[in-house]
Amino acid sequence: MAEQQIAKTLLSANQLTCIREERILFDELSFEITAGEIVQIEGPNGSGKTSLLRILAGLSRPYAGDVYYQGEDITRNRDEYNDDLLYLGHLAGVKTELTAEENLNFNLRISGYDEFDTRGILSKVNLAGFEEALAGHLSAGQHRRTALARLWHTDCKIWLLDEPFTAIDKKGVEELEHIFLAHAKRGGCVIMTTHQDMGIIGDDILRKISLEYRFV
Ligand SMILES: Nc1ncnc2c1ncn2[C@@H]1O[C@H](COP(=O)(O)OP(=O)(O)OP(=O)(O)O)[C@@H](O)[C@H]1O
Repeated sequence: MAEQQIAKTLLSANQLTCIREERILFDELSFEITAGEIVQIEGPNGSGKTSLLRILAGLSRPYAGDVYYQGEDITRNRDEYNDDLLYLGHLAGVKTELTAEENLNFNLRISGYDEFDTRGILSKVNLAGFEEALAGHLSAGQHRRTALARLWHTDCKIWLLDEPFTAIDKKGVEELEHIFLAHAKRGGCVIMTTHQDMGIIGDDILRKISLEYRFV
């Protein structure tokens, strides 16, 4: 039983403390995330949600504490962790001077994939007809969809998503919720920040990690 529990844990945060500009955002924060979970990091503006997500992704170091992926410190198994990690920041890494299609091709190739149906994926995120449009000329929601398209072609188990619903319309939010559920069902996990309520992923499914705004 104990072994089963350990095997299912994907990500562990151990006593994380984060300090920015002499303000403690959170301290000694610990939690475990298991395969199949969809987790929302919630809290007011400036409470440290993005900072926590970046620490979980290994993009910044905590003041104290560690992050473990499948029981190993992510600073020691960096390559294995990166292979299993899909991080989408709120700027989302879309290059404005490339087309939607070129952006997706580029992002999938640097993630190590060489066979994929770019146009098919773009049509799933409602960008059919916009494949050759420069990302800089797309609407805010279409720009965001260009970044999110990667979720439709990935083997990564850990999805860390900063405000994935920003600028996305109601139907698009529902489509994203479905893909999150499918990913969780396959044994992955989704950890996201969002201020938006979801319609399909209800409180019975969603796990919340709450941060509070702390004064100095
Ligand atoms: N690299 C940094 N250097 C200095 N201060 C930072 C840095 N990153 C974040 N901060 C500060 O830490 C605080 C928390 O920022 P963070 O982006 O994590 O909050 P958030 O909860 O994601 O906010 P929001 O809901 O507005 O996106 C802010 O006051 C921010 O100015």
